[in-house]
Amino acid sequence: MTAVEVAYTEDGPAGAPVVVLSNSLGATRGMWDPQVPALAERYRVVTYDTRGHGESPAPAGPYTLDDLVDDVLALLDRLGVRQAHVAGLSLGGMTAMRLAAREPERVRSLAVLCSSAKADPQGFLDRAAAARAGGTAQFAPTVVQRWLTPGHAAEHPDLVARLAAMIEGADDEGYAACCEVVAGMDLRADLGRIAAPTLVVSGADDPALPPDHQRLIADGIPGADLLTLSPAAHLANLERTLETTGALLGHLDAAGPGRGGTAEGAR
Ligand SMILES: O=C(O)CC1=CCC(=O)O1
Repeated sequence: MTAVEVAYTEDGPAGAPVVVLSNSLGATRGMWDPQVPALAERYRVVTYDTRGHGESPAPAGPYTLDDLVDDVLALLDRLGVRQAHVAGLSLGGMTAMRLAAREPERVRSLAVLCSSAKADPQGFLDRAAAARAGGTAQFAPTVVQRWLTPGHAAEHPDLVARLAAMIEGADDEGYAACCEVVAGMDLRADLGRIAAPTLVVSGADDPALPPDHQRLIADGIPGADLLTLSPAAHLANLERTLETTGALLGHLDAAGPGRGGTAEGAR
């Protein structure tokens, strides 16, 4: 499938090293709001909505994980960025891992949060069918229950409402097609090919993709570091905001600026 022009936001100094942040299934680029201001003090931060989500186009499915990777590469090309730090949570982490394995020259460093190299497909296939039959709004409250620990959700009803609205706002077909990407994805053979310095972040209380998924990723990527945040459910970056931001900044700074320049001829 042809790459789509995803919706994106840029923050930070124009000439700074680029960090691309990729959202989870059902969320939008707004999920990175707690991280963006601090990262943008010294990085050019690019957040974008995965196709089918937020303000991005939602072409008819099926999609493949490589389609989602092609969308990121097309965005980097549009921005004239040859090499970027890439971070993603859950589906965003799957996109980031596949990008790092497929196009190592384009990835200065990799951060994978609350993701998986191989997820149990049935729940995602069921959710895809439900999204097509009755829309995403019907299960938004259930999904958000997995994104935050009960205590954090009780203390932040405004955040719960905002996250549910993100899921409800996703395109039903686009969301379903992304569920099927997760169901069909198997990155286990890719992990050993990833050469970028990698940080893996786990939510200790993540009921969606528990810590054993993150351990498998960290064990498979040469030299990867693993950080477990607690208490934290699936959207650990929203619950442990400062720790996530600090860990990302430490990781990016340690990886160094990489190669800038234009994307011309990089692919
Ligand atoms: O939506 C969920 O339940 C958890 C999830 C799996 C892949 C993803 O991006 O989110």
